[in-house]
Amino acid sequence: MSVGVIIPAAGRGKRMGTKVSKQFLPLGDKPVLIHTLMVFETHPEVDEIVVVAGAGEVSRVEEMVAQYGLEKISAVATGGQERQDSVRSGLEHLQTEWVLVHDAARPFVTHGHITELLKVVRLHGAAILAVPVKDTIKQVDPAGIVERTPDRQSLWAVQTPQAFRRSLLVQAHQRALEQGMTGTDDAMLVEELGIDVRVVMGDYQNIKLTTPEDLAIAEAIWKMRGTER
Ligand SMILES: Nc1ccn([C@@H]2O[C@H](COP(=O)(O)OP(=O)(O)OP(=O)(O)O)[C@@H](O)[C@H]2O)c(=O)n1
Ligand SMILES: C[C@](O)(CO)[C@H](O)COP(=O)(O)O
Repeated sequence: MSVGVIIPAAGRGKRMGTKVSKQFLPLGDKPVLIHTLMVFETHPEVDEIVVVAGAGEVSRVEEMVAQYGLEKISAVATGGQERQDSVRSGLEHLQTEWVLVHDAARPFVTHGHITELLKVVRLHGAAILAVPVKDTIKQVDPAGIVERTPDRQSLWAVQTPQAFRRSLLVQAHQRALEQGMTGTDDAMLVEELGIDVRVVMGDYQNIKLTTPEDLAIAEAIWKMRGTER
């Protein structure tokens, strides 16, 4: 059954603080976005990819796709104000049975994790990559006072790809739109439907480039991986 991927790449990268949006910054020998796209382009189970670009950046992304010969990319859609809007826009361009949503700003996802996620989503309908948190996490009130310390054993740092049966993801986004609900990931919207979302062990290298120090970390990971990109 067909597998499609939505790559939200329409953010401004405000926390990165660079003039160039972070997905277009160079990482080793090519832009961050191309690293990310090539992982899915080369995965044998991925049939189709939709990239979601910022308004005014669609033709730039189309040119990059052509330059690197990325044949699985069926459309470059226009993103929206929030990440959720961009994912919804991408979803309108995909009719595959299964849909993976993966941040353009996460160039280090591996084929192995994508394969494992696909196995689990085919059994359960919704699955995400995540890793156990390493730090103690505290809930803090607006005055900066600790309210509670959740048990660290139950806390996971969520990553992407997040994988869903397409019909489920469409339903989740439609309901969120109707209810005016904005989630920071797609799984949140599916959880709101009362659907169990399975967690698949990810990789601490699958970082999201977000703030400036992440660029140095990304260069180190890129160098560490050597030829196995
Ligand atoms: N309106 C948006 C916002 C984000 N994204 C994408 O969603 C992914 C994760 O979002 P984030 O890391 O928050 O990216 P930005 O929104 O660009 O970062 P910032 O919040 O610092 O501006 C990124 O690949 C980003 O390009 C998107 O497609 N559309
Ligand atoms: C989807 C995500 O990458 C899971 O950790 C994260 O929620 C994206 O958050 P952002 O603020 O849009 O980067």
